[in-house]
Amino acid sequence: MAWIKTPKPRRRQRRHNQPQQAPTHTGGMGRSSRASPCDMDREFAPEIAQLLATPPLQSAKKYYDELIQSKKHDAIRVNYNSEHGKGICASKDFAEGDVILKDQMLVGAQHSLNKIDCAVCSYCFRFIGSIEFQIGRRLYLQSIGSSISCTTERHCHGSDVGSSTGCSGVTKGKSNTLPQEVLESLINGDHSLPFSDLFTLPKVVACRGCEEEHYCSQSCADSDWETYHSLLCAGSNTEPSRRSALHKFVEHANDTNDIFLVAAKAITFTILRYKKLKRQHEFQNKLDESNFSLLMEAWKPLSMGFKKRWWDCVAWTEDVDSCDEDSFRQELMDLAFTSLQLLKDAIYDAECAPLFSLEVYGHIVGMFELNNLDLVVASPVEDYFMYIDELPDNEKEEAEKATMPFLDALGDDCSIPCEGTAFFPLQSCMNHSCCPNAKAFKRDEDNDGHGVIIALEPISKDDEITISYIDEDLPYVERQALLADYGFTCACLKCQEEKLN
Ligand SMILES: C[S@@+](CC[C@H](N)C(=O)[O-])C[C@H]1O[C@@H](n2cnc3c(N)ncnc32)[C@H](O)[C@@H]1O
Repeated sequence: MAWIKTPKPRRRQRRHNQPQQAPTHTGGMGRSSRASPCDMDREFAPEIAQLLATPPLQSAKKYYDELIQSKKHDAIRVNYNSEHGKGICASKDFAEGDVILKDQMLVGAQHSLNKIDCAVCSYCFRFIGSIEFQIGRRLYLQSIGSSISCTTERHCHGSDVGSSTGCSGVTKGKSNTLPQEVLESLINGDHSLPFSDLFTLPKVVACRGCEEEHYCSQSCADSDWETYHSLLCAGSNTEPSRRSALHKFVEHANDTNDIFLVAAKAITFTILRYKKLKRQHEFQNKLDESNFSLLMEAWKPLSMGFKKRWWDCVAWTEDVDSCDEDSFRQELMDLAFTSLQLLKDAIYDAECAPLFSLEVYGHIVGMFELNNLDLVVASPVEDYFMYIDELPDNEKEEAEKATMPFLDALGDDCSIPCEGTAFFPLQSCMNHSCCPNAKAFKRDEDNDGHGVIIALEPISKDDEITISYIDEDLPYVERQALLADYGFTCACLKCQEEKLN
């Protein structure tokens, strides 16, 4: 296969659930009359109500002011109004193309299937290893791929309930004729490709416990361990019954909806923060604070996100397994309950019991549905092959002798980016407009999992910064149908004009 020269694709981060859906119908939104199968929902009802209550304005203001200050995002501020809730405003003028925000995710994960295609740091999502490692690993996994492809296909069936599973970037188990030894020597660093030294990637740092997670540095490995992974690691140091429970939880998520892996991270994030706060309080001899008030404090970053129950807010498409809307929503609730029970078997912590209620779990997944942005990191393998393609003729001919067999074997897969989904604390405060003045967009230099917001036009100080949650080029009626999933009717200038016509 010849390498076709194409302009580098623009890497737009989409709203998490934006284009994977047909136009939607939202008749049942927000009215959950389903009885919960979860005993914890009843046992901890008052605590759950406190965890899920909208935080008081003063507390939200303080949280966002501190966040903006600590991350040095002083070009923006969080605003509040009775109509749209929180929103983001400019604290200075922006020119078209300016970066408004590089937001560090609170929780996020690479899609399970995408892990076959792209080896990235499990904490910051930078590509790791080397160009040779990325190519060799992917082709190796493809060559042993029939078992993988059986699993991958299962994920992409239309019968999957929920919209949160990403199906793009899927290795198709395509066979290649490259000898295993060649692929192994690429992976092991024994075989170098021309000019790959111009595309160096961070060395792979292994997780201290398991073989599943890898990092770009010891500092990312430590941060992941302290923030989420120490409770989710199924390595040999983990107690066998917990390890087996973790495997079951992950398998269920991979077979149904990998958004549960992100929900598990939200829970471990809170538990680990709670334990840290408790240690600090004990160290300072502040023993008057109750465990629950420490849990509330640990939960605060997640408490700020706009939430509804997953089975109430997820988009309903009439083609879902030909069931009716009520049974579809019941199916989502049952699915979340099964996932939660598996997670509980693995990491239950009695001091944080309300976090293991279905009500909280459902709201966490629902928060992702309403707020998450696609996690996208462009592949350096694509950049590498483009570089080779653009070499002067004599150098290109020589280089292609070494690279072409791999490019032929990879085909279009060489441009698959790292893909996943993430909740970003500040970007998630941005309201929608069908004529937005900003967009989530990854530039060439944005090679990690931050959410990047760019100005689409000049923005003046104090203007609200808006992004589009949907494809704003769709006709008015389709736009409003999609936005109904977010529980509002858009009244932006474009909608007002088109409504009149
Ligand atoms: C990602 S959050 C945006 C931040 C949100 N305003 C808050 O208070 O947290 C999405 C939710 O904000 C509200 N929203 C966003 N854009 C809106 C708009 N143009 N008009 C009305 N409500 C909007 C809707 O409730 C929507 O589900």
